[in-house]
Amino acid sequence: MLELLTAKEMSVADRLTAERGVPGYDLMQNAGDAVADEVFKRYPQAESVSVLCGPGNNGGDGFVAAVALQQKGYRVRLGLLGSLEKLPGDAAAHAERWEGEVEPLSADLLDEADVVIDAIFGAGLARPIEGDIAALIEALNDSDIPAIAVDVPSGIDGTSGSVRGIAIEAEATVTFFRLKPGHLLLPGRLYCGEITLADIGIPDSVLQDIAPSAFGNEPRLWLGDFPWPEVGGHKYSRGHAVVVSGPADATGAARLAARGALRIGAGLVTMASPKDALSINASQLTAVMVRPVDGAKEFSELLSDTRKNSAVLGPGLGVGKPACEMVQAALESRAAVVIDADGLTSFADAPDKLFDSVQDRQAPTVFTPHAGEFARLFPDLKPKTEGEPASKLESAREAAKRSGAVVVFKGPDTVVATPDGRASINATSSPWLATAGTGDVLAGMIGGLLAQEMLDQALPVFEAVSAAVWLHGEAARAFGPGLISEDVPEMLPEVFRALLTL
Ligand SMILES: NC(=O)C1=CN([C@@H]2O[C@H](COP(=O)(O)OP(=O)(O)OC[C@H]3O[C@@H](n4cnc5c(N)ncnc54)[C@H](O)[C@@H]3O)[C@@H](O)[C@H]2O)[C@@H](O)CC1
Ligand SMILES: [K+]
Repeated sequence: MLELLTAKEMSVADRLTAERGVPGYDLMQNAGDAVADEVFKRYPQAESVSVLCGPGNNGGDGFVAAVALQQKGYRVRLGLLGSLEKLPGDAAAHAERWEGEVEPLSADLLDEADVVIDAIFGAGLARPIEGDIAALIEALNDSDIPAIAVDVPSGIDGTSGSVRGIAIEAEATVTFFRLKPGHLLLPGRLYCGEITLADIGIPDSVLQDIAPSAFGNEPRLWLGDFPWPEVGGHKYSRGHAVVVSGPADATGAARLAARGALRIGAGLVTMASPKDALSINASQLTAVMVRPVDGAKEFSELLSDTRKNSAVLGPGLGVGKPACEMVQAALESRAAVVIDADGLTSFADAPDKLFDSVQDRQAPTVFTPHAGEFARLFPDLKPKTEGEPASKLESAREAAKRSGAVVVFKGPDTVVATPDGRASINATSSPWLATAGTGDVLAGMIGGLLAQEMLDQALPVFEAVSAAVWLHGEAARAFGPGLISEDVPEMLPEVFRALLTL
């Protein structure tokens, strides 16, 4: 259930299902019935339902729901955009079974409606919504009437999650077979309300042909291979992460990262600290070891001990040439490397130089940019908000391909993308994560998990990075209000305990 399907992949699923002998007419019946069930489940006391139907198959699902709800005893009104004659085949066939009046699609349908079904546009949304339909959607959003969206809220691009013109703010969305990226990406996710996934008769076997490459980031994606400590293990069998500290006036970020690395299970964590910051770091750290390291040459020497199999740098590092040299030193080592914050920004003027060094590597490299850092490294890939929908998912994939790194494009909908096109979208998050230092903790957590992964490649890099992202979001969610970055690593034991019971 983790696969996410684009509109194109969904239409392939449709075709493959037809080839296996299940007619589209039946799929539409099941889809519309699932929508009617959702209305019945949520609003058993409602009396009148208005169904807003568009000119395509999304509207066809609306006709099915209208028939089903009328049979359940609701007073149902139905409005159609366009004419009955122009409906596509399956939708036209189902429309024939609707015996009530077909009204024009207008705000009139909102009068006295207790519930509205949004079957205007689904996967076939092809351009921004304008004119009368935009006005209708605005009136619906301004009203208190709950809307149940069919497949996606009309106006949301299911593949990119962007709003095309205007979109319906749904109370709930019923989608079919698999989620679409736009259900998890922002702003789409915010319009969907609660999402129900309905089985409409598409067999799972179609996925073998489609080979989807985007996934919802859930424990099932990586839990089976998670590197739980073993009874016979010892600290050296759990990897050794190195975190680079900034100068004396900027050491906190690296300590947050080090704490994240330790709590996610790295056997050893060493802080590579400039000598002028050594005593500050030493006085604040206990389980994390501190080693004096000034400049790229000394850093290379430290990493020449290949037991130190993961390096995290960027938090508090400072922007400039010395930071670039430190990053280059890490990339020349055999360790897994996580580059965050200043480590990325330092290459804003010469991103290709960074990418060239990454492309040559055998060990994993991970970039963890937030939107600002992403735009500095990949200015042409910044997701657009107007016009053609560019998606954060596609931007992250393109960035991974160009750079050769696993790209963690952070935000409330963090995307992890690999150069070969695999990607996950994370929906566990918390608004409280928007606070100083949480990104540093994430970089450390990724480094800490990669240190373990490097020893026992059970958990491949894509899964390991996705796991760290999920654990980070879940730790914040579990802590809840008042979270500060220091709390994130400290919540990991509780999150792990819950995972162990799954
Ligand atoms: N693919 C599948 O396996 C299934 C699909 N079903 C439904 O079919 C839907 C997709 O149907 P369609 O491909 O017919 O697409 P839609 O019904 O989403 O919309 C296509 C129609 O809307 C028009 N349109 C698009 N954007 C517009 C805009 N901004 N302003 C005005 N008109 C616009 C198009 O010209 C076309 O007539 C899904 O979302 C789902 O609800 C279900 O019936 C079940 C099975
Ligand atoms: K819809």
